[in-house]
Amino acid sequence: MSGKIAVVGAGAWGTALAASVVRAGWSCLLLGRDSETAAKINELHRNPRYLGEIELPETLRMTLEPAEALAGAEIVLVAVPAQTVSSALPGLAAFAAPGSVFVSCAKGIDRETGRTMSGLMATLVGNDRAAVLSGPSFAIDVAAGLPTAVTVAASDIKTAKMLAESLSNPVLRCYASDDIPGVELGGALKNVLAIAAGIVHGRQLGASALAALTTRGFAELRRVAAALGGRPETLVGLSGLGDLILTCGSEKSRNFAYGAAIGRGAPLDELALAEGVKTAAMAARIAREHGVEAPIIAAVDAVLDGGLSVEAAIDRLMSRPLKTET
Ligand SMILES: NC(=O)C1=CN([C@@H]2O[C@H](COP(=O)(O)OP(=O)(O)OC[C@H]3O[C@@H](n4cnc5c(N)ncnc54)[C@H](OP(=O)(O)O)[C@@H]3O)[C@@H](O)[C@H]2O)C=CC1
Ligand SMILES: O=C(CO)COP(=O)(O)O
Repeated sequence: MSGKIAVVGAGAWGTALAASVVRAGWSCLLLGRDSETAAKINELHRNPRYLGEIELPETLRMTLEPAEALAGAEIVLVAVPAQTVSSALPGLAAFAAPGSVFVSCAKGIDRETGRTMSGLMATLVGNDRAAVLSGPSFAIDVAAGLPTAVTVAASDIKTAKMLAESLSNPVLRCYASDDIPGVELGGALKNVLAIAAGIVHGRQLGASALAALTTRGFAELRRVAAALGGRPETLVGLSGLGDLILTCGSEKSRNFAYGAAIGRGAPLDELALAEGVKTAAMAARIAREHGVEAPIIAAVDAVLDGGLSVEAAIDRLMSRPLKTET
């Protein structure tokens, strides 16, 4: 590949994606806001604040200047936390090259507006230039060049295929989809369920309980995403089931780790970004508004809100009326 890709957000995911697109042969400018991180990336080829000692490609550069990052970029990967996308984006759109595609790589639902990430992008650059990348992919794995597969969605399948071809490399396999809601809601909702799984793990409720929670959580993820237009076949793919399996089974997931800390009764203040904390209330509200049964999501929301203890949540989930499974 030749040409330029800009990556917005020099945290764990933005840096990993930038390293990945350089491996795919693109020139890449990473846009961040911290000069110390920029110096480490540009001079030492590392981002110790977010990715430890992982070595980054020497040609990867970071800048603090939006105009420099976005000038001439055909693709803009947006990898800042979901709740900051609405404030970060408007200042960038003006610098974007005409026809460039904005790809949300964040997993969440905007709390201010209730919009999805692609929805926020579409308001600025139009539907045909808004896309989503999501799937089971720990930044640390992608940065280290371990084999990974994700889904890239755009409303036009031709754009999705162009992105999948552009972003794939020998260690990152991108599948194309034209189901934007299915792909992005899978990524947003699994974070809420990863917190629930972490609580089960931290409270030492056992492997059987973890399997039950993950499976019944998946049923909720499918119902809530379907209510917003996500297709069932997408939700059993990488960005739905795939990411749920990854993050409901590993303390490498910050959402799982956050839940585990709640389960153990440990302090939460110092923990890294757990997007599901912000998504839980939105997901519970969407379920209520669409009349979708989502007891696990509602329980996570109530526990995070402080209105329900973990014990009471477990009792509530276990004493629900019996029903047929499907
Ligand atoms: N980490 C992962 O494994 C994966 C993460 N994601 C998703 O990617 C998104 C970003 O996560 P991740 O990179 O891990 O988060 P990190 O906490 O590692 O990094 C967040 C980055 O965003 C920057 N940032 C924060 N607020 C703003 C703002 N208002 N304007 C501009 N930049 C801002 C931070 O800047 P500063 O350093 O200056 O504070 C930092 O560089 C999330 O939605 C997450 O769900 C998706 C797949 C994998
Ligand atoms: O989304 C991720 C992997 O696909 C990262 O998960 P966490 O945000 O829970 O760390």
